[in-house]
Amino acid sequence: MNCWKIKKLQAQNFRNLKNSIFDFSPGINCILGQNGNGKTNLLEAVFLITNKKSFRKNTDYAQMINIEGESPEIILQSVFESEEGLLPYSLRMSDALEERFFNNKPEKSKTPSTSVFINPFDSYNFHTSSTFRRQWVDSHISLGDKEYRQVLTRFQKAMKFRNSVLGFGGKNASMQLRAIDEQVSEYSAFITQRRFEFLTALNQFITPTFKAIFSEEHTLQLDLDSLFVHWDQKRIFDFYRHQENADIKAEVTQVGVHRDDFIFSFDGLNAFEFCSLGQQKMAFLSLIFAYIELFRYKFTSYPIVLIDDVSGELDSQRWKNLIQYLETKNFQVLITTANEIFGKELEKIPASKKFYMEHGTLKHHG
Ligand SMILES: Nc1ncnc2c1ncn2[C@@H]1O[C@H](COP(=O)(O)OP(=O)(O)OP(=O)(O)O)[C@@H](O)[C@H]1O
Repeated sequence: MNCWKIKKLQAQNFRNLKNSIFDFSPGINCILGQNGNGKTNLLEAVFLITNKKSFRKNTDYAQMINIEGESPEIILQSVFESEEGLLPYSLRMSDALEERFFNNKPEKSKTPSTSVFINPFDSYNFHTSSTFRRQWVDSHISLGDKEYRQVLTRFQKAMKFRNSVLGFGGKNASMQLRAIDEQVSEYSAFITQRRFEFLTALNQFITPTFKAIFSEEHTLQLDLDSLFVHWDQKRIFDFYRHQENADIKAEVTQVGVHRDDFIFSFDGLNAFEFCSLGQQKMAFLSLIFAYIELFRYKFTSYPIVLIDDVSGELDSQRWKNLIQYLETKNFQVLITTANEIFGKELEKIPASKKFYMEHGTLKHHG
């Protein structure tokens, strides 16, 4: 896989971004400016062209189109660059249509690159919510594994149907459940196996990444907490048959991959219970950068790394550690901050490009 980096971007009618042309560096790009000036919107535009969706939850065209804009469509025009040369890539979105073009030719599925978004609140959500952890793991496996994404979608549909049968009951419920459980058990075995393999691979990178960023020796591990680890389809099917009466009584499927959890441990202790907020953030950042290393290992290419104001909870030494780590890496980073002190640290990075934003416009760059 070739490593395509974003070179230029112009957004029209996208949130509050006002047609400025951003000419990015292939290394570190610092997006600076006060609150509410469009820094996160810029990251969202890059994420949208590379990942085909927003990183914001429950967001679609209606939220993204500029509320004051006169034209009823969003246009994101970009140029990507790799050793192969330049590649113009654009996206047009309206209420009814979404079109993508490579070199002015329509393209349905491919994007030139993938990006990973790091949000300031994700660390807290990851440590406190099992639903968030499950979604995080599922979305990060799915980024590089289309089959996983498809099976997960089929599983979710089957589980929804199973729960509606449980809720509705009736005399045919048992027969219907038997048929659904053929599917549910097949998908569950697949999902569990892929999650287990993903975590085994990821765990090789988390502890070394923590050390590489923060120069401290700690052991970090993310483990799958699931009943079905190493179970085959038949065993899962038998389990659901055995579970049937209890599920009918509860009117819901009580056990399954939809309720699996992931335990993040720090020196063998639960990171949420044991670590300070700063350490939780350090652990979470290490997890993400470990994922980025795993991605490179699997696809011989780095994703574009979008980091939205992560400065909170980290002390100045930890910021410096993070900045130094980014400097040693060969990936493209877009990092934002409204924090003036952190901004000053970012401005010191010699090989980085700085973009100063005001009211959705690029005021100047350096
Ligand atoms: N559809 C839209 N049309 C016009 N403006 C929008 C739209 N959606 C959001 N905005 C505006 O975008 C601004 C927020 O931009 P953004 O989140 O990128 O700010 P930011 O620079 O990252 O701020 P912070 O430093 O506080 O995170 C808000 O002022 C909001 O009103």
